[in-house]
Amino acid sequence: MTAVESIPVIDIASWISGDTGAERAIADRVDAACREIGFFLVTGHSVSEGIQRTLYDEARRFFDLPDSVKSLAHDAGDEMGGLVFLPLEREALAGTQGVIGPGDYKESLNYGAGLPGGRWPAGSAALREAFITYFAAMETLSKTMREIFCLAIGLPRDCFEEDFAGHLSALRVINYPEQPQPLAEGQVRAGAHTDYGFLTILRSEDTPGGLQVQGRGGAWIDAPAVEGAFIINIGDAFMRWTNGVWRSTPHRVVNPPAKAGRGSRRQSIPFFLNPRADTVINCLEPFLGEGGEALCPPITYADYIALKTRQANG
Ligand SMILES: O=C(O)CCC(=O)C(=O)O
Ligand SMILES: [Fe+2]
Repeated sequence: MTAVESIPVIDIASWISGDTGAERAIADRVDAACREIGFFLVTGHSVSEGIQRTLYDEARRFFDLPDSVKSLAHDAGDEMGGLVFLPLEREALAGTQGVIGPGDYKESLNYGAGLPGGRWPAGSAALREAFITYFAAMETLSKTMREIFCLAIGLPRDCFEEDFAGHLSALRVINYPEQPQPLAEGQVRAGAHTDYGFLTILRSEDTPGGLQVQGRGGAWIDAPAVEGAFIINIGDAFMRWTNGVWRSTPHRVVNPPAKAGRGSRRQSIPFFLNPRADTVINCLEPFLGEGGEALCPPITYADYIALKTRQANG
């Protein structure tokens, strides 16, 4: 069988409107995408453009502040639902795959209702409001996606719900600025990596230097830019839950061409859906192999993240 080296676009409007006749077809398409490439686009998701635009604009206003002001925002903290600002080159995603190099050429703002962060800076009330509203929209969409997954897998519609009460999801706005020339040797917008958690829902932006996904054959495929669509991908924790059958696929954000100059700035918004800390990730019954075997032993999400962090830091 030849690998399918494309990322499908799946319209979920009829699922959301309660058209039960269309459910099976949607679930089957999601199942195929998760097995083959671990990525798909969703349209018809009902998340208003206004909610997306507001967070995009408020975050952009922050990123446009002078570095001296931005650096007053905290990069850590213990306030629940606080803000975390990671400056340019702080993170190197390829490091999670053991590849050591310069930091990614990006900066980010991070928020999670159940995650610690720093105090919101003075004058950031509108930014905070925008984060909270977008986060709530992602909670609604991810519940729909979980229900679709359950039908796709052949499990009761609510089988994941308890695992996500008190979830540890994170919402991030990333700014990839126009780039100085030359960049540091080996420096990219975001190095190749897989996502750790359950699922990522990404609002992308179609500018030069965008998201690429690694197909089974190893080739890098440009993620399609479809107006109004979210890009969804399976994370490592979900792959483990499915005994490796649904794939957590490497992806990266490449540099724009040197000549791209103005207009190559890119701002993306990933939402990382994670279960609650004490959720046990145990191979789901329909994915047990012929001999009824799970590839990995059960592990709580908290222990799993600790393990991943240890692996990433060598
Ligand atoms: O900005 C993007 O398009 C993707 C970012 C990403 O993969 C990540 O932050 O995990
Ligand atoms: Fe990612």
